[in-house]
Amino acid sequence: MPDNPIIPFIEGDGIGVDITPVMKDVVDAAVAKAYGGKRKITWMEVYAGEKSTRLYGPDVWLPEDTLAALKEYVVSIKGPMTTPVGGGIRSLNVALRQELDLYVCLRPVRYFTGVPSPVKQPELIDMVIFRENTEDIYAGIEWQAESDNARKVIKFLRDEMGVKKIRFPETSAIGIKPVSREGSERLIRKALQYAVDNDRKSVTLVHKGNIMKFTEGGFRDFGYAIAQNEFGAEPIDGGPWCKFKNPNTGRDIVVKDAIADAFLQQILLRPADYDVIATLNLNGDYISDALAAQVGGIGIAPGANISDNYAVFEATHGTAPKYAGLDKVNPGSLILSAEMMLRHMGWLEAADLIISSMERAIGDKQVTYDFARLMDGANEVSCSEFGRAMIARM
Ligand SMILES: NC(=O)C1=CN([C@@H]2O[C@H](COP(=O)(O)OP(=O)(O)OC[C@H]3O[C@@H](n4cnc5c(N)ncnc54)[C@H](OP(=O)(O)O)[C@@H]3O)[C@@H](O)[C@H]2O)C=CC1
Ligand SMILES: O=C(O)CCC(=O)C(=O)O
Ligand SMILES: [Mg+2]
Repeated sequence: MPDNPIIPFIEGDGIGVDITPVMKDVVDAAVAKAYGGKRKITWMEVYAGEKSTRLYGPDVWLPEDTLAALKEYVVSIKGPMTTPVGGGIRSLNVALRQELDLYVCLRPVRYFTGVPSPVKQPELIDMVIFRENTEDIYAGIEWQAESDNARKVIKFLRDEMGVKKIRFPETSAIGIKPVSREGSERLIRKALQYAVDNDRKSVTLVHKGNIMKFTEGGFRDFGYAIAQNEFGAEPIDGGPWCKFKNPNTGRDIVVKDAIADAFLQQILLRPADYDVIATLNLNGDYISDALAAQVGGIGIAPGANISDNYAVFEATHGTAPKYAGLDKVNPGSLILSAEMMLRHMGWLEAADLIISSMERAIGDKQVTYDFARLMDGANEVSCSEFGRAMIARM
């Protein structure tokens, strides 16, 4: 990583216009404070989503220029982008992950002292979600109800595959859920390696494999196999749970699994039992917002999309359209995504400054509306004021 990298950013739709400039200011301040001018980021705006259609033309949502820049500069950051429900364009966020093969969606969930939480002991929550980011029902292979294509697929399923269980064949939409061994293994391998590198206690494979036996159940089985074949895990009490010694620390890492519905209640009732999580795309989407709520909401939940070559950092939340342009929302999620980016770049001092200044701003109760409405004695500040409150505390 050079001392003066060029980092492409996508501003994002909706509240992107509010949070992205604040994120850049906070990062610039942290880098300046940490390195006294020796290191500096040059930000390069690239376009996707609604802003791209204004610049490149009405149908150009994800220009080739943008994909080329994200590849050329390797590390980048993005704001949220809108996806219409029902019809219209398919998710640009998902398209970006597929185009760059960003197969790990990494979403750490930890508690910051002072953040209002709906649970009694939010400090027990310290989980790192590895969400498979390129396949599953998110692959976007589906056909609208009553369309010729849906009818064709249903006919094929009934006539050639012996499928008798489509309850309403005349009016069913059809979606396909591809889950591969390669896709599952590469994601679970990263989760296991993360547990080794970061001295974590366990990796839980979260799935709905009792119902979707070959897709979600397959994910679980691929996970246990890779733990045993590549990390030397041995079954505990006959399996399927297993464990292996962390070669760096000598401590045990337990590999276990949980069925997704039960898992969603366990994370509320017994969060300390869970550590690193490896899961499929849709489960990971649900789990990351549910867990974020337990530590203060998606306004403060960061994330990264990572491949073997590239990394695109992004907030967990969406475009929150009702708040767009109001300078109101919490920029914390994108700022903490940038903190992950700095850590990924090895700029640890600047990353540490972001964490400490956010802790101080929250500790001083200088918080945006989402925290203020749940916090006694809070001073509600705007999105940009929160950024300034952080910078003043670096
Ligand atoms: N990666 C991405 O780019 C993502 C894009 N999206 C897209 O975003 C659009 C809107 O989705 P929607 O389901 O409304 O979800 P959003 O995440 O945009 O917003 C849901 C609610 O979460 C809260 N929230 C979100 N962001 C913040 C923030 N920064 N600070 C404080 N509170 C926040 C608000 O709660 P409250 O109302 O209680 O204040 C908001 O109404 C959709 O088109 C969706 O597809 C969604 C998720 C990820
Ligand atoms: O792409 C979208 O619009 C939604 C994506 C999403 O919810 C997520 O990445 O968590
Ligand atoms: Mg989501």
